[in-house]
Amino acid sequence: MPAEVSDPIIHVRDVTVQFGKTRVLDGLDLDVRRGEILGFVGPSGAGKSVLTRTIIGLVPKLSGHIEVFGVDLDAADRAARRAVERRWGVLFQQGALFSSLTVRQNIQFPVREYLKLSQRLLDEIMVAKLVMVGLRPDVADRFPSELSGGMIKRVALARALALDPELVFLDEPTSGLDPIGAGDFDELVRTLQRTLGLTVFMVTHDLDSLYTACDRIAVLGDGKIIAAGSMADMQASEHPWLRQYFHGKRARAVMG
Ligand SMILES: Nc1ncnc2c1ncn2[C@@H]1O[C@H](COP(=O)(O)OP(=O)(O)OP(=O)(O)O)[C@@H](O)[C@H]1O
Repeated sequence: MPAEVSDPIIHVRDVTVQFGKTRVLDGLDLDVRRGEILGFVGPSGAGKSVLTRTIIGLVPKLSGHIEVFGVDLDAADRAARRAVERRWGVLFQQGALFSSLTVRQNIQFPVREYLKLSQRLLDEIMVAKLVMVGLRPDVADRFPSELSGGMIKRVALARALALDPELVFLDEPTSGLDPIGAGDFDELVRTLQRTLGLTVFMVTHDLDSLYTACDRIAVLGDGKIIAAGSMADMQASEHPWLRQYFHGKRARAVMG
């Protein structure tokens, strides 16, 4: 069991998720602390996206208990669920913008789902979010196919921030970006976390991101959290996967 954290934003206990006979998460425990950027790593196919989707209620669990903002979403009624959902934003893997909608429509999509606002106000929110992620308002009427990979990630982040969330889930936000683009994106996430007081749950394979952006790292393996702590804790671990990951060739290039 992880050390108890006072006032965790996300509290996961003994969670098991299974698809058919395949058990992906197996009695997993995890706490995410208020205001931190938690980097979530582990081998490909280990279940990082599955855990993310389980926390936000898109994947049913076989057993276990999850609270977000102190609310058990399984026990909550529809109104209470929606109230919690409004407090988080999600950037899914590959950016996942709606390809048939413009940047404006993509960013306004979650706002329309939860709030009834005039088009003028929706446009003001959209422009504010674009500026927040470092994009010019004149991209508003472009379609995703007319954007670079880095711009798509930024628009997806703007959409995740559209409802002024306290918590954001980022699933491999820098995948597919070149190292400079990825570095810029990490810096943006760090700046937003500091200025907006966000809590960030970030699935990543990117050692640079773990090193520069994350306050804490949790590692998934065999359906459980096999390590959680600082980068120094990860580097000191004797676990074979951690040794390979945090001391491999790529790690030496990043961390010197
Ligand atoms: N809806 C589903 N139905 C059946 N199996 C699924 C489903 N979703 C995920 N899985 C399986 O669960 C396992 C974990 O997948 P997941 O995408 O969470 O891995 P991951 O750790 O995020 O991997 P990667 O780092 O490659 O993105 C995989 O074997 C995947 O095939």
